[in-house]
Amino acid sequence: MSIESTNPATGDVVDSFEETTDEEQDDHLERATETFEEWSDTPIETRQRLLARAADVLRENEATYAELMTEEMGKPIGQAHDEVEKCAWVCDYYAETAAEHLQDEVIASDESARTVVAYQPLGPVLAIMPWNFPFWQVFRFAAPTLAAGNVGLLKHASNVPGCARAIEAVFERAGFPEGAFTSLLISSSEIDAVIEDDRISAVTITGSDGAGRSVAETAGSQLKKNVLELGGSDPFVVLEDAPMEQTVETAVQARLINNGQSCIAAKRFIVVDEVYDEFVDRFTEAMDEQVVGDPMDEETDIGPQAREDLMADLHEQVQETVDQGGEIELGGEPMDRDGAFYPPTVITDVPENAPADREELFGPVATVFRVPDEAAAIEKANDTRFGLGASVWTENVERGERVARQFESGLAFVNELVKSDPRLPFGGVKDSGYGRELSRHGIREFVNTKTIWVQQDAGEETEMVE
Ligand SMILES: O=CCCC(=O)O
Repeated sequence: MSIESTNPATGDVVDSFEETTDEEQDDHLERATETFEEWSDTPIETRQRLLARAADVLRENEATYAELMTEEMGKPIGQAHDEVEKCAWVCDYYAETAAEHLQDEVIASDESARTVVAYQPLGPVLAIMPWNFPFWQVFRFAAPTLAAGNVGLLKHASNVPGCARAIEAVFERAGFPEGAFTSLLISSSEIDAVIEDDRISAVTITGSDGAGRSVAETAGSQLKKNVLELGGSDPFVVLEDAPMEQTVETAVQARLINNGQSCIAAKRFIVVDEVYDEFVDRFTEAMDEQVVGDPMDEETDIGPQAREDLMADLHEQVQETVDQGGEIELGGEPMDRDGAFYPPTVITDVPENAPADREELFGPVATVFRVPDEAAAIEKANDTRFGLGASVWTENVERGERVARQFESGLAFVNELVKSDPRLPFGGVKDSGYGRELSRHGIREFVNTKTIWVQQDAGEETEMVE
């Protein structure tokens, strides 16, 4: 069987790859287990050095990797370049900090006993990754996981097989041992069997909450550690004292980044009554100014949706919302051209429980809600089953921080775009999942946090303490 990748801007086949056979999969799992024995014993400084080398390989081949991403899933080329650079950054970050994050913690040390917490790798970790940031999501997992002494296996989204292979090659070229990072070109129906395999120690998924539930169920039945990085319906709260020009500019960017296909894109714009009309007018105008077109063109702001079927799902959510009373201010229909192009869309008057209120809209569609005041804005922001990111816009930073602390989310930003950063923990609450990626929190997800107690005075007579 072969897997084809298709350019969503043109419908042309980009490339075709042979699926991993059962026999090859078994060999990869065996090799991963063997490599783990050697890799986990390799000094962390060596592992860090190879990660720094992976950053070099990424930078040396930035244009090739960026073009591959854009061809396979339609990301604007400028953003694809930024993504490669961000992958190099996360490799550099752990190349510099892994040892510090994982160094033993001495809890007590005296004549009678020494107690230490040590962080030891778990084994082969399976990563199930999505197509939206086809390099970044993988490196965000791989850099800390490999630095900690684990080995990684990747089941990437089926529309980005070229990216999956290219990432595997980055680690090979950087000098990682064979089996340290392997890409399995398998279908989703085979994931459960891999998670259940005794040679897999843990699993992480970035994807929809439905996929997360299924992975967690299988991993849970095997008592395997899992990290779930799932969807979001991030609120973007605009208070009456928001700096309007900067707020509108960032609102557009926050909604449209990656053609609107980001888990931390702002999806629900919640605006207090006093500035609602001004915000809707300025935001709609700015959304309308965005250039939709060929993602390979540097001038393009928004390329195609990653697949035709995903665009059809998005449009169904929009139509259902309109049928229930939502008002289209801009866009709202697939574009009349070849490729999976959906225009920037703004919907107001969204009724409670309409798809655009309750579900994640993974595309360039913004919903704007009118609320009377700050308290109602916070209530609306939290009135969702998701809890990934959130932001608030106000001239008063103390007020902003007070509001940010009340968001039910894993990430809360004041007067700034919600974004991931290697130095900061990334993850959600509620249906957005659990566990954290990045920073020292991320590198400690796939380790055995081991208590070591060394009794120093063994053999000496000790007084019993009740
Ligand atoms: O899709 C979610 C991840 C986006 C990011 O890390 O910037």
